[in-house]
This record gives sequence, structure tokens and C-alpha cells, in this order.
Amino acid sequence: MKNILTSEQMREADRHTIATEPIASVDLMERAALAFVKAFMQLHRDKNVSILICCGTGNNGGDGLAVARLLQQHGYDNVTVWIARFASRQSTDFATNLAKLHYCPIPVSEFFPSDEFPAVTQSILIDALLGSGLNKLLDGDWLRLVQHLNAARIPSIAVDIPTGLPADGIVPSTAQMLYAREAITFQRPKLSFFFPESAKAMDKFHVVDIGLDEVFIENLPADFKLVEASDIRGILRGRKRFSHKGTYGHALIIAGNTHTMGAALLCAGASVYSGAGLTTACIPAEGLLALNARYPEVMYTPRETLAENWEDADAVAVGPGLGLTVDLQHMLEYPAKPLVLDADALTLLARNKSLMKKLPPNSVLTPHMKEFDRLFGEHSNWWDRVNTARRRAVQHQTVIVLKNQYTFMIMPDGQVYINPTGNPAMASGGMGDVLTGMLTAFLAQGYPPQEATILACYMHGSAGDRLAAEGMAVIPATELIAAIPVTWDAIVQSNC
Ligand SMILES: NC(=O)C1=CN([C@@H]2O[C@H](COP(=O)(O)OP(=O)(O)OC[C@H]3O[C@@H](n4cnc5c(N)ncnc54)[C@H](O)[C@@H]3O)[C@@H](O)[C@H]2O)[C@@H](O)CC1
Ligand SMILES: Nc1ncnc2c1ncn2[C@@H]1O[C@H](COP(=O)(O)OP(=O)(O)O)[C@@H](O)[C@H]1O
Ligand SMILES: [K+]
Repeated sequence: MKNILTSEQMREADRHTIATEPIASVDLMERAALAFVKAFMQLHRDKNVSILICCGTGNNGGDGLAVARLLQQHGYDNVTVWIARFASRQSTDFATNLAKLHYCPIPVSEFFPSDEFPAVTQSILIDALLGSGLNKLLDGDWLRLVQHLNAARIPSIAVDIPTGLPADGIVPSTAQMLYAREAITFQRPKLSFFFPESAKAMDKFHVVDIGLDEVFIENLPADFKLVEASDIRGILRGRKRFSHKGTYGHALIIAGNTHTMGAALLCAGASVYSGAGLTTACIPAEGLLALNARYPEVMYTPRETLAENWEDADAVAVGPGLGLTVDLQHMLEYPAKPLVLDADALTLLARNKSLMKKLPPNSVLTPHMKEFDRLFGEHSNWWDRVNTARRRAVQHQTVIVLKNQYTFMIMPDGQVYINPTGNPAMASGGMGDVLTGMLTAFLAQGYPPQEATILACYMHGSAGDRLAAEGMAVIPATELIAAIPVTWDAIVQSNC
């Protein structure tokens, strides 16, 4: 796991590194600029390309000036610098880097409030106007400049953060940003990069190490952590010699209805392919033929005999394609089992919120944004939504899997884990049913809810990434299911 820091914590990490390494802050800026330049050179190998570097007068602007000098030293000889002199203050390290730039053959233009901006004639923009110091939405001259630069429609590479995007906190829908094709960000991705609102600010981001004290960073109390492949290797167990189907638990999937039987099949299939020793689908009898044809490995039980099957199960999923006529309240009176509630079960819960109190501790809820808002109230931004999820997970002692491009996994202690895997090829119906089946299978295999959740979300996205890398522009959910075992094997093998 990697701690994701607030901008205040990032400043603390800067200060700590400066004081204890020790390193002068201007030398840390130089290191950051060099890390940026190295990453930039990987992205843009053509040294004849004309580059416009737009700088503010804070430390982000200081980075931009150092980048200009270093690019020129690395053979990029068509660099132009614009400085936005909209504030009366400039940072000390900005001033030092401006003085150094005077010895380089790089044209520098300065713009003051109300100045007209010339047409942008360069092919690439480097955005070093404002970084993590952003303290309000862009307006006035800043907004005018950003709109002028956006209108030029040339690829922009942001230094640390696209100008106008807050590093954390609410990203208002009215916020305007300097759109970046890529952001090269220092040491850690910023929290807001994981919110859908950041799609307005950039296409993608790269993280570069600028040598801040990692031990210090990892010891900071962080509410948000990013899951890494090494965490999954640490959690995921291989199959044991002399094991048998009883070793790997029994998953019970309560799902499906006349028009939504596919959801039940996808969920049950994902459970089989995610290693549950046994999987039973509790579906309407009319789905039996399809179930046997598609997944003969899965056992069937009618709704009438659910109580006995519940006894035998090691983990239970309720919801995919279930419809709204089942008696969820009655089910929650059965003995407590590791439980996953998804789709229609979440709608039933939203209709009768008092049932939240009946959920066994550590139950896992897997809402997408709309299901979440139905349960816990409308939200106009993701910062608020994730913070509500944290409060509710603590209040109800549940795990909340708030699904999206980056899925937020919120634990009963309020800690948030961010899943980095997955891609837009997975944006197709049934993907959530597959996730629920995977999660239930891992619970049935005895993984504690926190581990089962992290494992399922990571491997779900990782299977999607594997298929996308093989050339699948769109991934049907059934294909994702089939890719789970090879994804699993690749993770286990990468341990050796
Ligand atoms: N030692 C350090 O602190 C390091 C900082 N680094 C760079 O420093 C950046 C942060 O620098 P700063 O803290 O100087 O802040 P910025 O350079 O992001 O912003 C400068 C100043 O602009 C003003 N401002 C903010 N939002 C505004 C708005 N909407 N309209 C008008 N004025 C606004 C604020 O007074 C702010 O302090 C990072 O993003 C990173 O690029 C890197 O050089 C690494 C080391
Ligand atoms: N663009 C994307 N990037 C990463 N993951 C995605 C993307 N689109 C969808 N997914 C994943 O697919 C699943 C979709 O879940 P959900 O909306 O419940 O689907 P459904 O209701 O069709 O089963 C989630 O786990 C989500 O994280
Ligand atoms: K920037």
C-alpha cells in the first residue's frame, strides 16, 4: 500500500526532507525538475519540437523555470517561457531559478494583469502556472490565460498538477482547469486524480520519485491508501497440495429473475472461476436450463429451500438481477455469514434503511454511484460521497465498495483503499455481477472481508487490464470471468 497524502502532508514531507536529508529547498526543486524532464523525454523524444513553458511565480512556476533550463541543457533548443506576473509575490526558489535562466538562450516573456496574450505557435505546452498551492478556483487573469491556452488545443503536460485542479477536497463542477494530456506528478498521485471530476483536467498521470523521505511519508497518518501489486501477492494464496473442494469453501449466490437471469449466471460463474470449492445458485427454476448449459459446475437450489443452503454456505451474495420482490428482512434473520449485498439487494436496503442495523458486522456492500446515493443521499461531488461512505462504514461496521473507474474500498474503521486496476473497456453490463461473484468466492475461501474485498477489486480490474493489453477494446463480462484464473496465476508466478 502507498499512503496518499493531502497537500498539507505533502508540504510536511517536503519540509521534513529539506530539514533532515538535509537538502536546500532550491536543490529539491532542481531534483523535482530533473525527474520531470526525464519523464518528459520518454514521452517526447523529438528534441526539435517547439515547447512553451507557462510559469506562475510560486514554486510550481519555479519548477517550470528549472525545467526550461534542463530541457535546453538536454538538447531541446526550441523552448520559450511565459511568466504570469499576476501576483505581487514570488517564491524565493522561483527568483533563484529566474536568475539562472538569464544565462540560457531561452526567450522569456512576462505578462501582467490585463495584458493581451499572443497567439500560441508552439506544439507542446508545459503547464507550471499553479500546482498544489491552489487555494481558490481560477478567476480573473488566471482564468483568462488558462482559457487562452486551452483554446490553442496543443498537448499540455502539467507539472505536478494541472492548473486549477485542487489536489484534494471538493472539485466544484464549475472549476475550470488547464487541460493536460498528461500530468507528471511528484512522489505521489494526488487524491483528486482518483475522482471522476479530474477527467476534466487530464487524460492520465505519471508519478515520478523526487527523493522525499519515504519512511516519513509512510509513517504519516493517511486516510487513503493506494493498493499495489505487491499487496495482492502478499494476500493471495495458491492452491495447496492435498486440498479438495471442501478446502475452498461454499459460495451461495441468491440472484436472478425472469428478465435478469444473466446477472445470476455471471455472478455464479465468477465465483467458480475465482476458486470457490463449491458454488450454489439460488435462482428461479426457469433459469436452471441456462445455468446448466452455461456453468454445469454450479449447483442449483430453489428459493423454497434457501434456509438449508444458507446453513451450508461459507459466504453468501444477495442481489444481482434479483428483482425487488424477495424478502431481504427475512434473509437477514438467518445465521450471520460473510455477506455481499449488491444491485437489487441495495435497492431493497435503500427502501428500508432500518435493515442496515440487521447486517452482520463486516458485511460488504458494493454500490455504484447511483446505488450509493439512493442509500445514503444525493451527492454533487466525489469528495463528499467518499466522506459519507467513510462515516457510514464506521457507523454500520460494514465494508463499502464504491465502484467506479478507481474503486474506493472503505473499511469499517473508515480507512479507504483505492484500487488502481481496471480500464474503460470494462464499462459494460454485468461487470459488477462478476465482481460480486469474485468477492463471494474469496470470502468463501476464508479470506477476511478486508482482504477479500481488496483481492476481488484488484483482480477484477487486473483481468480487465490483461484482456485490454491483448487487444480487446470492449470486454464482455463472460470474457472477464474466463480471464480470472490466468490473472491469478500471473500474480502467483510473479512472486517466484
Ligand atoms: N519544496 C517544495 O515545496 C517543493 C515544491 N514543489 C512544487 O511547488 C508546488 C507548490 O508550490 P507553491 O506552494 O508555491 O504553490 P503554487 O506554485 O501552486 O501557487 C503559488 C501561489 O499562487 C497563489 N494561488 C493559488 N491559487 C490561486 C488562484 N486560484 N488564483 C490566484 N492565485 C492563486 C497562492 O498564493 C500560492 O501560494 C508543487 O505543486 C510543486 O510543483 C516542487 O518543486 C518540489 C519541492
Ligand atoms: N472505466 C472503467 N475503469 C475501471 N473499471 C470499470 C470501468 N467501468 C466499469 N468498471 C468496473 O466494472 C464494474 C461495474 O459495476 P456495475 O456498474 O455494478 O455493473 P453492472 O451493474 O452492469 O454489473 C465495477 O467494478 C467498476 O469498477
Ligand atoms: K501546474
